[in-house]
Amino acid sequence: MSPVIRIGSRQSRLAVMQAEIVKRQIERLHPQVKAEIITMKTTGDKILDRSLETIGGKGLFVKELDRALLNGEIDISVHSLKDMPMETDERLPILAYSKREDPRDVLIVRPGKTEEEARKTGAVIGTSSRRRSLQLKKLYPNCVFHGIRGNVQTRLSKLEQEEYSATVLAAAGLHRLGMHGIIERYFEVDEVIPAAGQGILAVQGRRGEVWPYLEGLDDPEARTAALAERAFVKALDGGCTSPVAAYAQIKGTTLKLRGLYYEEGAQQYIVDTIVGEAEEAEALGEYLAIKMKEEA
Ligand SMILES: NCc1[nH]cc(CCC(=O)O)c1CC(=O)O
Repeated sequence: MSPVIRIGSRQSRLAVMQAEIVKRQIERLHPQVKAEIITMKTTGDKILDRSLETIGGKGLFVKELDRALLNGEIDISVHSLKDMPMETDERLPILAYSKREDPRDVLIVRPGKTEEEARKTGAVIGTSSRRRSLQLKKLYPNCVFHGIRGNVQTRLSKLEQEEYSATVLAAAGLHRLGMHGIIERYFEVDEVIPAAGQGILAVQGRRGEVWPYLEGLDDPEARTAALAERAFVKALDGGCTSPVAAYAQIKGTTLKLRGLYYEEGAQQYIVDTIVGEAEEAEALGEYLAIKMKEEA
């Protein structure tokens, strides 16, 4: 008898591609196992005319899948780690972190345009992420920033139909969709610090269940980076609407974490870096957050 693993995913093309990456890995590592993908629409996918902050934040992308896990309708769920709230349901731990895709943000310009045209005075860059717009203002001081929501496909069609000259997306998503070709520019990780977890997939499951088919799936380097970045964000605020960014690089046993913290009072952000033992990933994240709050 070959066990069938049910993988829950959001319905967007990117989400399904990501679930398929995990499905293929499981089937390659454990050839006796069959995996099937079950998709569902989440509240975050249904409401597109309001900003995420006003409708309840990142949790809206995981709530329905969490419920399906708890009900036993699915066995695991796959999420972009960057879309997962810092506080996850205690009964539903992250069991594995995928090897990290390119963590950088990228610029996509209106078809037929160049970066030069897209950055002209008054040009509109579409992004709903304050993490992105705050950092991009330094690179494109003459542009204005307007919100744009929806999945990757929706945003790209808005770019063609509406008055945006460019938009900014995660390289990881575009790479997974095979859309390298539309990328106009990659921002280095210190030009635009990525969101915590960007480029990493999280495999979530029920606490206490042992899943032999998940063996070999976890990437220790991605896990370590994820722990440092998410500990930083968690220690910075409970509020979750302030812009934050965190990116950890691991070399051997050393971890370097760069964090961005926005001071609501001063209306500006600060960036700082910490270097330490990779084994201490979470403590380093917390320490950097405390240090930056004191500096602010
Ligand atoms: N918020 C949507 C989202 N969540 C994860 C990714 C990209 C994939 C990843 O970061 O792993 C994207 C699209 C984007 O920001 O361009």
